Amino acid sequence: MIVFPNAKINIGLNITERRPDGYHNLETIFYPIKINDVLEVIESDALSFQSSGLEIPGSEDDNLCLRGYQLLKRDFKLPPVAIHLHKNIPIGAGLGGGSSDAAFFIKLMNEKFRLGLTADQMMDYARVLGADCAFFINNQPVFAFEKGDEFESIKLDLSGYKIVLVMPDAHVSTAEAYRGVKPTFVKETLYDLIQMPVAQWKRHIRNDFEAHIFNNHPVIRGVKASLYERGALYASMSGSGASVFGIFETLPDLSTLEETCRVFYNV
Ligand SMILES: C[C@@](CO)(OP(=O)(O)O)[C@H](O)COP(=O)(O)OP(=O)(O)OC[C@H]1O[C@@H](n2ccc(N)nc2=O)[C@H](O)[C@@H]1O
Ligand SMILES: Nc1ncnc2c1ncn2[C@@H]1O[C@H](COP(=O)(O)OP(=O)(O)O)[C@@H](O)[C@H]1O
Repeated sequence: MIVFPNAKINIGLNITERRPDGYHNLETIFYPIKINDVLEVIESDALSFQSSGLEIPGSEDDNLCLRGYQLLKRDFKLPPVAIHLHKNIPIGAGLGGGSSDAAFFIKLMNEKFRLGLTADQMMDYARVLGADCAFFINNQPVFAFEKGDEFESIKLDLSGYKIVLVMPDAHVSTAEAYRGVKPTFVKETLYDLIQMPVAQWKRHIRNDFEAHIFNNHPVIRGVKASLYERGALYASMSGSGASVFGIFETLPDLSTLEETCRVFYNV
């Protein structure tokens, strides 16, 4: 069975407090986008994992697909499987690519081996693997809160706009991003702000990671400025970075950015 795990962007991200467990409470909007990996699972004699495409840092045993397998195996009698992941979603990008692979792996295993899990039950498994992993089970625009793993559905349809995603030559780890952030009180919740017209978002919606990540990686600040120069209605770093997205009325010419960055049009 083959599935195509997709990336997400964060529209707005407010870090509201540090929790006793070391994590942070936040609020953000998760919006799915059309940049995809390819994940294939076949029944096999032995459990195996291989990948192609972008190189994934870290050991193969830590790959979130394998961790998903081990997690399900605690509760279900699963046969060995051969997993192939073709990695295309930029890594260390704030696009949740690894989390998406894990969530799509859980959905695939549920269907392939008729595990009978409901969406809520799959989300509970996904939460164990990463704070934003559960989002990819339903994969619909949501307002996310607490650790970013509790969701409220929202009506948000950006299909009438052109969304462009730019990945500069910089990588930011999620842990690095949280280490430098100072939680702040939110006066107006994103749940309400997101209902404003897109052209007004620039004045009201922010990503709390940007300030210190831009200081550590000025190239990311430059990409965001370029998107506004080329007419973006709204531009922001996604999640903990390093990717930056722009929402446009018409598709911009980003050929100069293409010299130094990976550029994805119409995502
Ligand atoms: C920042 C966000 C925003 O959408 O995503 P990315 O931009 O990385 O995709 C998420 O909060 C990332 O979620 P995820 O990548 O699943 O994080 P996890 O693996 O659970 O945690 C990695 C590390 O980030 C920190 N962390 C994560 C989530 C959270 N609410 N508070 C935290 O402080 C912790 O130090 C944790 O050890
Ligand atoms: N399937 C996977 N795809 C990408 N990264 C993975 C995967 N499994 C584990 N990882 C680990 O997760 C880290 C970042 O994952 P990713 O979700 O791409 O981050 P971000 O959401 O910050 O872009 C990588 O450095 C890698 O070590």
